[in-house]
Amino acid sequence: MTNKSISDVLREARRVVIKVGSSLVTNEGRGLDEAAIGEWCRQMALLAREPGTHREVVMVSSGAIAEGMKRLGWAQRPKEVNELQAAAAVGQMGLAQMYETKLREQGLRSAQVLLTHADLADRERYLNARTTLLTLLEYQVLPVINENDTVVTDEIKVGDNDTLGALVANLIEADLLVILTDQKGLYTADPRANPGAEFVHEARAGDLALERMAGGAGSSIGKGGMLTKILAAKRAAGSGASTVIAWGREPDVLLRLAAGERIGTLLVAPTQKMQARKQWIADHLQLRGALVVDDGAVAKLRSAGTSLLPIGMTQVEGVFARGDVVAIRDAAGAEVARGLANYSSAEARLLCRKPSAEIPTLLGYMAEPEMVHRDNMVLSR
Ligand SMILES: Nc1ncnc2c1ncn2[C@@H]1O[C@H](COP(=O)(O)OP(=O)(O)O)[C@@H](O)[C@H]1O
Ligand SMILES: N[C@@H](CCC(=O)OP(=O)(O)O)C(=O)O
Repeated sequence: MTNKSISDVLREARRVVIKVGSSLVTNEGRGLDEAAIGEWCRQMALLAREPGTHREVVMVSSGAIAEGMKRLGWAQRPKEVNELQAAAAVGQMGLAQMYETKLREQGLRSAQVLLTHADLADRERYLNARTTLLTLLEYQVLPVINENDTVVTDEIKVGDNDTLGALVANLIEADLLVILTDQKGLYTADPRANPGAEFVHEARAGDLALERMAGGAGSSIGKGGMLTKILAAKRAAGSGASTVIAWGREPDVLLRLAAGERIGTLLVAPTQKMQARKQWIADHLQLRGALVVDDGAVAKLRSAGTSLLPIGMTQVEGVFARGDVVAIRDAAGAEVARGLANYSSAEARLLCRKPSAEIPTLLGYMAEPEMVHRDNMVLSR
């Protein structure tokens, strides 16, 4: 368990992913809950704007299928994939419009991001999605994410937005994943079926005992139930993010969590963010190539922990794609660091010794000004 107090974990979270489930968003399928969505947007705006905190907020919202069914007048959830996809397409319009309106009322700009499993499994698309989300945050735009239900079939679906929330937390290395649902948090058994179930205030994310407590969805609206939330917490902890599961209608729930109040169930990530990231890069022992850098770059990487810019690169070894792990070596062959390459080996060869401003001319586009960003780099001992 972390040395930090629970309040610290909540208060110090800077990059936060907030997930809301279908039953909350659509008022148990009765239609988009304008008041509830307006309330979360108000709180998110206050969090994103709180002076001096540099807090970044990303929302993952379910509800497209439930809202689509309502708009199409379907009382029963269809079984056919094409009908579910059609419902999602109809409902997503309403969702996006509602978030856009409510966030604009709070003076915040928003963006719709629809992701699929393939976007997160493919290294290049993963990096693209990451860069886009981070760019939106940089411009103080609040991304509202959902799965791109219309183009994915069951076999290739993330499937539930608890998992999608965790994948997004991994993608942008969030500090905290907040899962808002229709229960106060996790109980030792499904409280709908077991009125005597006890509330779990805090546990270690990944603890197997939690998986035994969690059941499926209690209503026909929600998809995943508590088990997907527990598994999402485990997944989020993989990149060092802790998870809170809380009741979405709790007054000021997001503001109170950010102030360090203990509400809901907190599932604490056992490893810190940086440690988790280093572990991840260290685990990718299969290096695809190497970048040889000059003495100036070596000194900067070691002393200032800066990103590697193309100008410091003298040579490129091996064949690798954007997103592969590469070694960074000094002229004598000693490994200085490892990290994720922003450009392929063929592109990197064109970029050696060139200022970043020339990247668009040399390649016809620019993904990032850095060859390896310092957030994606671990210095070797
Ligand atoms: N151990 C548990 N503690 C709390 N809720 C549980 C538990 N096991 C199953 N559930 C069910 O999970 C439901 C929440 O999941 P779900 O319906 O998928 O909501 P959402 O739409 O918010 O994702 C609760 O309403 C509850 O019935
Ligand atoms: N992408 C789907 C959400 C599926 C889902 O996970 O729902 P939930 O369990 O309510 O979070 C939709 O928007 O309808």
